[in-house]
Amino acid sequence: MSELEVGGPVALIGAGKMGGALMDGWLALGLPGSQLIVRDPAAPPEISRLIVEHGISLNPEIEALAARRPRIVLLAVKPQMFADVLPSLKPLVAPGTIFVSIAAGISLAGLEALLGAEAEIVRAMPNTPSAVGRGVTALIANAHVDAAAKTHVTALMSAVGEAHWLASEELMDAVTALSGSGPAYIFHMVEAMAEAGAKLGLEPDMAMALARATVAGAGEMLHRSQLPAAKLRQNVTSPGGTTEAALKVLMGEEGLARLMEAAMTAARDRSRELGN
Ligand SMILES: NC(=O)C1=CN([C@@H]2O[C@H](COP(=O)(O)OP(=O)(O)OC[C@H]3O[C@@H](n4cnc5c(N)ncnc54)[C@H](OP(=O)(O)O)[C@@H]3O)[C@@H](O)[C@H]2O)C=CC1
Ligand SMILES: O=C(O)[C@@H]1CCC=N1
Repeated sequence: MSELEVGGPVALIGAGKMGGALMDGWLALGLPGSQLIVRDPAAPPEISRLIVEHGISLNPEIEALAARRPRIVLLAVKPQMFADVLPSLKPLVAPGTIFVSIAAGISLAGLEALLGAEAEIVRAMPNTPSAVGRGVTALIANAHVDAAAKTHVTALMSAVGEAHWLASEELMDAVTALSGSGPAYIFHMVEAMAEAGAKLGLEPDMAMALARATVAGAGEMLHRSQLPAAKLRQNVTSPGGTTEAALKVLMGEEGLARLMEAAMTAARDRSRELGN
């Protein structure tokens, strides 16, 4: 990834779990550290290491940051902090600077209220696999974001995975429930599989190793194969065999589909609440 593809420096406001995952992914894919600027009063140790290693500018004064004319300012603090943090970033509002908020719940209108109605703003919902170049991000822009700006935001986010522009902002809460939070559901599935394996008599470490490898392998098949998930599932399911016995439980009336719908509805509702 070069400066040209993103159109200028990228300022990251908040280098925690998600901001750090994005930064990790961008650096691994070749964004030069000289093109990144980070503001975070206490970045986690692993991120601080990357900042030093890549010579990234850390916590410049707001005027010095404005003078760098960042092309993209990526807002990655907790949604609950936006009202405190965003007004201090107003000196960065300028034609050609795009604010990309990854906060769950906070609407474009809410962001405009904090940054000013003239600000160029994109809402994005990435996920943590961005750290390994396998993220997926959904995007929606306000009226000030032109085609060139969308191209630059797409370049930045698709550098760490897939990027999809949404037709309507309303969909962002559902996206957050699915792909934003989704990696956690899969990691929990690994925990649940390992725990069940241990209850069936495996050593806990062995159960965890098998569970991790199984989910990682299945994920890689989903990534590489054009086959629908249902077909990949059927390919494991020998008639009258063990998988069929398990799926009778998982796919039963009280099974995973119902549980997933309830879980994702709770996430969608929480995303809505965070915006209020
Ligand atoms: N985690 C995820 O998988 C995803 C998160 N998001 C969104 O990303 C955002 C960040 O979430 P997450 O990374 O999990 O949270 P974290 O708390 O890990 O990251 C936020 C970071 O911002 C720092 N920070 C606090 N105050 C400031 C400030 N004034 N200026 C700059 N940085 C500051 C925090 O420091 P300190 O810890 O010292 O307060 C922390 O390092 C949220 O809005 C969330 O909705 C979106 C998609 C996925
Ligand atoms: O849990 C959260 O609120 C954030 C948003 C999506 C993933 N993590």
